[in-house]
Amino acid sequence: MIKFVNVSKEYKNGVKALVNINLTISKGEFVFLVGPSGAGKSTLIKLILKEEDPTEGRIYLNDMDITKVKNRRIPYIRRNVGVVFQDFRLLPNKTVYENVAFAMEIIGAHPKDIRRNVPMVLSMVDLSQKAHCYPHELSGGEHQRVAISRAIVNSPPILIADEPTGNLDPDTAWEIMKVLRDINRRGTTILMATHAKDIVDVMKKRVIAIEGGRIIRDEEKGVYEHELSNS
Ligand SMILES: Nc1ncnc2c1ncn2[C@@H]1O[C@H](COP(=O)(O)OP(=O)(O)OP(=O)(O)O)[C@@H](O)[C@H]1O
Repeated sequence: MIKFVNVSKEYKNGVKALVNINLTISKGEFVFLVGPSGAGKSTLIKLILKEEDPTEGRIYLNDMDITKVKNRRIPYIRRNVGVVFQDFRLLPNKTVYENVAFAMEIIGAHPKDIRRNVPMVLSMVDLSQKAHCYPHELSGGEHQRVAISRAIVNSPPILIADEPTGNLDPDTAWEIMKVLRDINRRGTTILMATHAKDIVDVMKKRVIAIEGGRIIRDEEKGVYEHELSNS
């Protein structure tokens, strides 16, 4: 589903953000990506989204080698990968419904499918009542639920979340985690970068830890940090 083979990324300023990453994430997995600030988590995500290109190595999405594809944000990636960010990134002048519908419009979806799918995903995240609200009328948790709806409305097999709970209070963060867990149970592969130790430790999912651009740990039912949990 997602495969990195000997992937390295050196930025133009000489920073080696990722060093020889080998990684396979299979269909249906829920994977936490952890590591200190500057470890390379966002860089790894940017490579999957093709917002950056690797300096060395190959990246495969399903069986497609995306390292070979030239243009950025290619439609293939848009169809296969949904993304959720810490800062939500909703369009302020569009309603909740319009924000989600927009994600379908840009891939050229049929209006009939838009009218069917948007209410369906809004109901999944319990936001049907807020469909006609604007982003400034929403709480942080509601913002993030809209962003998640937008990310999954085209039914991508992969959902990437870059610190999706970073701006939320603990209760709201757990609400969002329940939504992500439900989406994963319906078959979507999830890769989530996070600093939320409590969430990682409770969820008992696969944990990939990176530090200094290298994978230092990859465990099924892992924890955030061994050093702390053992002390
Ligand atoms: N566009 C860029 N140009 C040059 N260096 C960069 C660029 N983006 C990131 N870096 C550097 O690459 C390294 C990895 O950064 P990255 O953002 O991937 O870390 P991170 O693990 O996501 O950190 P955080 O948890 O703080 O978000 C850092 O040293 C960072 O300064």
